[in-house]
Amino acid sequence: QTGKCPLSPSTHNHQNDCYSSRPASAMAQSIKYLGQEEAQRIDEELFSEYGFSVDQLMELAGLSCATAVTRAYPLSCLVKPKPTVLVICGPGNNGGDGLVCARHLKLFGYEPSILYPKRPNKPLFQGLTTQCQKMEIPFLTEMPEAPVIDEAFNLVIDAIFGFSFKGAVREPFGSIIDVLKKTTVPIASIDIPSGWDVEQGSVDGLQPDTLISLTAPKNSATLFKGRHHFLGGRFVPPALERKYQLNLPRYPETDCVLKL
Ligand SMILES: NC(=O)C1=CN([C@@H]2O[C@H](COP(=O)(O)OP(=O)(O)OC[C@H]3O[C@@H](n4cnc5c(N)ncnc54)[C@H](O)[C@@H]3O)[C@@H](O)[C@H]2O)[C@@H](O)CC1
Ligand SMILES: [K+]
Repeated sequence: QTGKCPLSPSTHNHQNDCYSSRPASAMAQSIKYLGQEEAQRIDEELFSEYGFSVDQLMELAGLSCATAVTRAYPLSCLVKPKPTVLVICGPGNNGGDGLVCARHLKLFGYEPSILYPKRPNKPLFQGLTTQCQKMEIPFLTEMPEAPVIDEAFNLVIDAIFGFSFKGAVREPFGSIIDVLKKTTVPIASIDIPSGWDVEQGSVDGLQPDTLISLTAPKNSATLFKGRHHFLGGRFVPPALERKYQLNLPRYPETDCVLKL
């Protein structure tokens, strides 16, 4: 790693002084952490009351995630000869965020590969899949073993489950998460580390290096022990923020992501 990489505690990965001079702890203290039902209610309201469509918010969420990856793992700091990233997408909207994230990562100069084992039969996800294929992003046909991932990829994006996850993990995702627990490359989880209870977390679950909370962090994010916690999804209308007392920190300038 070079001194310019975010691994170094003495450096920050953003050039703007306004951004870096605001104490992260002050911002993180006031922000609200959401329970599962509250997160789902906010999601529902964004569509029903505020007129958003799923694909709109998914695009902004996925762009936030790709941008967060560029901050935590800049191209110049990757350790493998090629800027490879494995993006694992689950069966719901969290998986959709992963597809959008992969597409933006490709545009940003990374080399993503996607594992997408359970594909919903809906135009939204079919479109996102086609877009990735047309972007020449390879889709893997099976989950590689942990040593293969460690050898081939700089990091893994976990877009398996988000705030609607409940109960014990069903296959094929149980085996996939077990492999991820054995890998040593950093994992960046979108919204929630997959397999974690949305509110209680998981004692022996994934331990991602990066968490990108969307809209607002969920309760389990208080248990996140990794190095980078970002907030993304800069689309919350002020009335919705007031209603749920989200106390969101101000995003700097035009940024779509913010380090908590
Ligand atoms: N309002 C927001 O903040 C937004 C949320 N978005 C994303 O949407 C996510 C929520 O999406 P969804 O509500 O579709 O749900 P998820 O993507 O969290 O997961 C739902 C899917 O997982 C399956 N599943 C649930 N529990 C399981 C288990 N124990 N084992 C195996 N499969 C299981 C369900 O059958 C369903 O197919 C958020 O976490 C976020 O990533 C963004 O796309 C857009 C904006
Ligand atoms: K996830």
